Amino acid sequence: MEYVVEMLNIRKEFVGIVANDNITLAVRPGEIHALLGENGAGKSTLMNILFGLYQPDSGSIRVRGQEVRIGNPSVANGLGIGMVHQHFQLVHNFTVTENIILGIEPNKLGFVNTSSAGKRIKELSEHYGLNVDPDAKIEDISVGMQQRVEILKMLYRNADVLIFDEPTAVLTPQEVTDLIGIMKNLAAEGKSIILITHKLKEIKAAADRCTVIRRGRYIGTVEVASCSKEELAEMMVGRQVFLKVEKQACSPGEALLEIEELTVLNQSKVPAVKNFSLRVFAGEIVGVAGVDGNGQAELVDAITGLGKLQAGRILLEGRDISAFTVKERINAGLAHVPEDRHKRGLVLEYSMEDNLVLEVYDRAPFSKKCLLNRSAIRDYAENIMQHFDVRTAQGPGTIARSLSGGNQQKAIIGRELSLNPKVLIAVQPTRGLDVGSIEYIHKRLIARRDAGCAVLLVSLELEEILNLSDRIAVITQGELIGVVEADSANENDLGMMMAGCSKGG
Ligand SMILES: Nc1ncnc2c1ncn2[C@@H]1O[C@H](COP(=O)(O)OP(=O)(O)OP(=O)(O)O)[C@@H](O)[C@H]1O
Repeated sequence: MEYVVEMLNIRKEFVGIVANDNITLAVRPGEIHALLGENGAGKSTLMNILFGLYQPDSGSIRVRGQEVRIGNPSVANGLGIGMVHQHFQLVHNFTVTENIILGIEPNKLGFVNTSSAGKRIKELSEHYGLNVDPDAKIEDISVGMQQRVEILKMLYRNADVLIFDEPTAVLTPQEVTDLIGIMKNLAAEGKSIILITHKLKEIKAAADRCTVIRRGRYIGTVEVASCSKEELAEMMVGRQVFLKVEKQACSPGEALLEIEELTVLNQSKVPAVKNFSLRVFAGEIVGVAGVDGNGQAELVDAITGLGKLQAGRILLEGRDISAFTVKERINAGLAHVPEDRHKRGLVLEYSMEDNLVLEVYDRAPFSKKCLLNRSAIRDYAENIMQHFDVRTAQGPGTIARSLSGGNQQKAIIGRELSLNPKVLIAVQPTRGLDVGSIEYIHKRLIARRDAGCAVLLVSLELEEILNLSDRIAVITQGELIGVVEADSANENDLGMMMAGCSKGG
């Protein structure tokens, strides 16, 4: 059998947009097959078709040579196809075993044998090097472990085609390395993996072959070993892409953001940020590097007004904004690209135009005498969407929820930069974006810096921190460990500092 899955000439149209236009994908047994495409290229749609969540308008699917109709995910499971979604589907107060057997038919007596299930889960976990404790509760294990539970769920159901939808977006660098090892183990055992990722480095490290799609169309399938990252990027975007954006040395002006001896408590009333002081000057980008969960979220919440500070002050252009509301901070010149675009970035049920004026709808020309000026709002939204290449089916009237993740992100960045802020807090600004969009967003952030904005960049991607920042502040367990000049920093030194070994001043 040459191919375990063949998706042939698949077409899927949504109102106003052809998401998949005659796409072909053929996956071999035992291979890691990357699926690469720009934001909105149609990757998730194609995988949702394979997993039975959508029906194609035309085209056919063969599994192990047999033509099949995958009407829903249980049909997909029955055919040995499993999927790890970007957002895990686990019950947090259940154990690993309970989660894995959830939804499995009980025996004739109405029982599911949890102890034999636990034994099998342990065996599978050991066999594939997953290291998962079947009795642990989901709420007590790390995100990386939770992902392994999702993998085990598929293995327990005997899946031999495993779809991973951007699996590394939520992982730390070490967890990424571990996951690639796990995927290789699975492939060596004959499992086939379809890997959706924007990260070319990961494709180079993990995949055997790569299928590229662009704007819903099939571009080609290549052997990864014989293709450079630059060639993959060019195939994907259709033009040459610079994986690292050039920037001039910065010339900092006055301090626009001053964080003075800040202490912030987390939800359990424990200090998450401790006596943290940092100044960001006009015309510079300061990156905050740290392992996830070391106080970055609480720091950002305190600056943006989404959370309370316990002690200390925050100054914007010399004004104490510590007691300002979120709205007052925005009016004072603060913009924020939030980490969670669904929870805090967009109102998903609103149209794009309403989302793009969320912070300014009460200003002229968008409202007059309490009435909204719809045409001004639409023009403003159209302009942002055009400048930031936000692709939608129906223009500014499109509901935010229906945009692909990357397009939602570009819209948020466009909205925040269009405020012409004095201080920009950008948290994971390119998460989930393709390389072409990353290049574009990085250029825009640098341009904003050059125009005199003070940018605080919080990112888990060290490569992004190193590429964009002028100075880098390292945070560990809520404390500022040190600040280094980006020119003299490297991933290793930053990693050491993030682990708590002090350097810099
Ligand atoms: N349920 C839907 N209704 C309407 N349009 C949709 C729907 N799902 C996807 N689309 C549109 O189809 C196109 C392809 O989207 P898809 O999510 O498949 O892209 P993607 O390649 O996975 O993107 P990303 O990398 O940004 O996640 C996009 O323009 C998207 O807005």
